[in-house]
Amino acid sequence: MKALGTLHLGFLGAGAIAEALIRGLTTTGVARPEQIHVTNRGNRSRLEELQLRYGVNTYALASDALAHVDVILICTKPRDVPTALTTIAPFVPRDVLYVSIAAGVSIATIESSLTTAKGCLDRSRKRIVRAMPNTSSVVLCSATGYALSHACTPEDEAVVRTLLSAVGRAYPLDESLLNAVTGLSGSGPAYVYYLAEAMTQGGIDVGLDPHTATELVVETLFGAAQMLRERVAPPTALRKQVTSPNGTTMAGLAVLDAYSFTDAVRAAIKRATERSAELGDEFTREAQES
Ligand SMILES: NC(=O)C1=CN([C@@H]2O[C@H](COP(=O)(O)OP(=O)(O)OC[C@H]3O[C@@H](n4cnc5c(N)ncnc54)[C@H](OP(=O)(O)O)[C@@H]3O)[C@@H](O)[C@H]2O)C=CC1
Ligand SMILES: O=C(O)[C@@H]1CCC=N1
Repeated sequence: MKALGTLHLGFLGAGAIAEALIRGLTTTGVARPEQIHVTNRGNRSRLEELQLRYGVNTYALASDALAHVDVILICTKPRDVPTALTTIAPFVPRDVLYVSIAAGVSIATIESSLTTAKGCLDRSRKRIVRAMPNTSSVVLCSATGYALSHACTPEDEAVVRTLLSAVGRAYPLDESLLNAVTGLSGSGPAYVYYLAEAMTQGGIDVGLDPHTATELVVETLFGAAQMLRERVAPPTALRKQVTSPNGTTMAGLAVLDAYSFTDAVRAAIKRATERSAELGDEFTREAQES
């Protein structure tokens, strides 16, 4: 895998997704621990944990962590983004590249938080990437969409692709599609886990013990995902291969249809996409008011 060279990375936020990225970067060798600098709002024991686990540099003060980095990864909750950026704007290096993974927060909101912050004299256009990974980053299998601001260079694109590819597969997209990515693949693992929960319960209902039901469900999902990933055939063809005329699968799918399974899944993705846009609007308003 391609390495990030000599670039230094600053993590603003040290939660679950930040850790997944740090693990991916260090285990794949894309970045060395000494190139990674991590800070958070105040949870010192969490920083010690990350330092012990991955050997990365950790700092109580954002100004110590971020004053000399080349890339800042914004890994706070969406609602904390404007405050976090306003705090760091006065001291971050002028030519830094920002990569935000906060759901719903637009490139315009990030730019405005950085350029209108009190004490910040640098009003130049910022190089900003908005990305949406998912929690499968933990096992280096994220499906990540990302978009670059107009000020980004081809070198920035290469850096970001390398960085995000350390935790899975990354797809460049127009920013207008990032809420859709959030609703589909950002939230997507939860839909699959919900299905796994329901299938396990279904197995228990028909007499299997919980352990056996769990094993069968996990291996079934893994095998089906592997078939899809290897493009053995499109999903519809694969489904038809399982479905014998008048057999068990046909009987099961008819029940899913009776409960409007497809409509429910499509409506869930639509609503999650709308919610991502709503989050963005809320934080844009907050950033403008602060
Ligand atoms: N969960 C998911 O599936 C996905 C989440 N995301 C996005 O990832 C982001 C992070 O989520 P997650 O890792 O679950 O969040 P966590 O709550 O686990 O972590 C948030 C981190 O932000 C830190 N923080 C808050 N405010 C500041 C501040 N002002 N300055 C510095 N650090 C600050 C917190 O520090 P402290 O602990 O000290 O308060 C904490 O380390 C969110 O924006 C989310 O939308 C993206 C893709 C998928
Ligand atoms: O639920 C959320 O808001 C985050 C964003 C994508 C996945 N989890």
